[in-house]
Amino acid sequence: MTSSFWIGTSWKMNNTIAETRSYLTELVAAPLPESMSVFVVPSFTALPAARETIGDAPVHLGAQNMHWDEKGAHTGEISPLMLLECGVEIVELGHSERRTDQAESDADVNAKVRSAIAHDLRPLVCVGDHEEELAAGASAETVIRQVKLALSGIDTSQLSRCLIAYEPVWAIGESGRVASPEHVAAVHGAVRDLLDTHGLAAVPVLYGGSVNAGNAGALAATAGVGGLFVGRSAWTAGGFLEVIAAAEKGLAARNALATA
Ligand SMILES: O=C(COP(=O)(O)O)[C@@H](O)CO
Repeated sequence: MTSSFWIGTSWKMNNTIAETRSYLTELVAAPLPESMSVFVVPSFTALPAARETIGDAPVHLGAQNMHWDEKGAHTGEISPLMLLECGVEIVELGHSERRTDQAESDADVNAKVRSAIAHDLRPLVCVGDHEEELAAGASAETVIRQVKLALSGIDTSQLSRCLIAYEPVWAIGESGRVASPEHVAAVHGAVRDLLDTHGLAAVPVLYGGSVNAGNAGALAATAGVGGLFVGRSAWTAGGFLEVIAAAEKGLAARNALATA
């Protein structure tokens, strides 16, 4: 089932096949909220085990990257056909760790988004500002530029299955600090305006970066936030379920306010 608020976790380079089975066994046994589309993004090697363990449960499966070509001399890369063969639905593209560690460019991300769409995968495009851009008050324009470049040249009629994740680089990881709801509202508002004026109101903008059970409620309650993308706090099933429960409360409060 697909709901409009997305909540997911990338495990980055964590969890073996055995750990993946055990995590997902616990996750699918829990009552997951119908108001949310839950997704997990394990490592490549664990994808078949993840697919098998998820079975018919309402958990979407994603991969952490892919090459745009279907096959070829690209040592160490994974193709869209390989992901489809593993039963993957979502593909995470342009994470800041890949932009930094693998020098992935906006043009690379655009090629991957095009390929993902051509292969009926759901691209999850990650964008984010650096500390200097935050300090210069240029967060929104940086992120808008990345979104425009990632989606450049693609007909909007093909983008309805796309997900965008705003992940400030300064908010990600052990040394990161979560963005304030005010900052998130401002950047998400700017991205929402861009998407909405192009007929992409159905494309959710997720927030990612130091999300945990303590702040997920406030973030989910923030205007313009269409989902949460969680790292460290969701690397155990119990941790993820706590974040989901907190986000569910925040989302309910937001919906109650909207209908009051
Ligand atoms: O990188 C992400 C956030 O990581 P945190 O550990 O939550 O800061 C995001 O892409 C989810 O993996």
